[in-house]
Amino acid sequence: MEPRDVTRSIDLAVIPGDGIGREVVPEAVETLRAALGADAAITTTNYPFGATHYLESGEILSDDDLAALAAHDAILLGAVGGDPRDPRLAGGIIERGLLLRLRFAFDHYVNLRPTRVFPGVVSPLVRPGDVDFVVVREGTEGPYVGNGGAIRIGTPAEIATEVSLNTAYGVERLVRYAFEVAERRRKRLTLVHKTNVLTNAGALWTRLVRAEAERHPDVEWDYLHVDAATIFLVTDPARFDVIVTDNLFGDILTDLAGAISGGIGLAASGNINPDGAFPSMFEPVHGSAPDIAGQQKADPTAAILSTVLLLDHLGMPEPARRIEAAVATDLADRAGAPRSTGDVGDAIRSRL
Ligand SMILES: NC(=O)C1=CN([C@@H]2O[C@H](COP(=O)(O)OP(=O)(O)OC[C@H]3O[C@@H](n4cnc5c(N)ncnc54)[C@H](O)[C@@H]3O)[C@@H](O)[C@H]2O)C=CC1
Ligand SMILES: CC(C)CC(=O)C(=O)O
Ligand SMILES: [Mg+2]
Repeated sequence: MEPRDVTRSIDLAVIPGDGIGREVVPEAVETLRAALGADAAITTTNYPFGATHYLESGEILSDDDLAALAAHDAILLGAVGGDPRDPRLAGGIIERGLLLRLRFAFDHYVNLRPTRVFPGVVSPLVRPGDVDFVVVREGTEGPYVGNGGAIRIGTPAEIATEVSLNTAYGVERLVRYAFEVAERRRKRLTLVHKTNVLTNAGALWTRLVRAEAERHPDVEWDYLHVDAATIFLVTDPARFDVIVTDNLFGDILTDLAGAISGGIGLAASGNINPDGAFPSMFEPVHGSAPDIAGQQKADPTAAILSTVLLLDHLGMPEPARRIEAAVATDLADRAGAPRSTGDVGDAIRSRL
């Protein structure tokens, strides 16, 4: 079968998910459609997956669902997960059974999370400087693989383990990707880990970074323990260009990155399958935010910026730049009363 020409038409799977995912995703889809205009067609197929759907139907994500999703060019996801206090959702049944299942099944081994402070955006940092870095987070391994267990559950003698998986295959391909990103940027790469304590995984990551660095003599690299990295993200974020790190550290650091760049509502991400064997999936960094869900308080900018990553991934830079420029202009003018989710979406689209 001939590959589809995604420069003229996009077949997009849309998973709004739960909570504010259902509010921000329609804004992102509408913005994507407006930015493409007459240049390219887009068809969207909505999938209901998420905690709400699970509570209504008992279904999370079947093999048939996976096969249906695999046929699309890309996936746009809002956020999934319900009230963490709901016992029916205990054990991260949705996060594991849906979100991580998608990332693992579609081999999204690169979790790409760019961070920059757009002009005019108020950062909580005293000296934000030139914040413009990208976190290249491993997406299919680490402590997220479900490798662990518990014994004597509910007794004072309970023991629970969560074993982080790090394979040479998985780390090597991620590190290679990160160096390639650094080559296209300011040629500085920081490995973030905890090699002084997590010595087995740390040795593997360090060895593979060092080996890859030899193939990129023009990329300068350094290393930070993750705890120290949190200091520098707040005190000197301009020192970062590309951060390469594991699944858990990358998850935590990118919420912090969102906060320092003006808010988690601005932080976009892509779960990338670089080989193109499976559709990549784009989503805001944030979750379903039950505390503000249903109130039109969520900032849709992160979801809208996730469509920029989506378009770039599909090789459509012109509409990507149009959305990025519209967001930048809107962010520069954001002073005044807080706006609703829909108003922010409208304002960004009016600037396209
Ligand atoms: N990719 C995904 O689907 C993710 C799902 N989750 C799930 O989401 C649920 C809530 O998780 P939390 O830890 O509370 O993280 P969260 O990111 O949903 O919320 C953290 C804080 O940020 C605020 N916030 C988040 N997005 C915002 C936006 N666009 N505009 C304005 N404020 C925003 C929320 O109101 C909240 O105060 C949980 O079930 C969690 O498992 C969490 C992270 C990622
Ligand atoms: C909900 C988790 C599984 C994922 C997460 O927080 C993230 O990818 O940022
Ligand atoms: Mg997270």
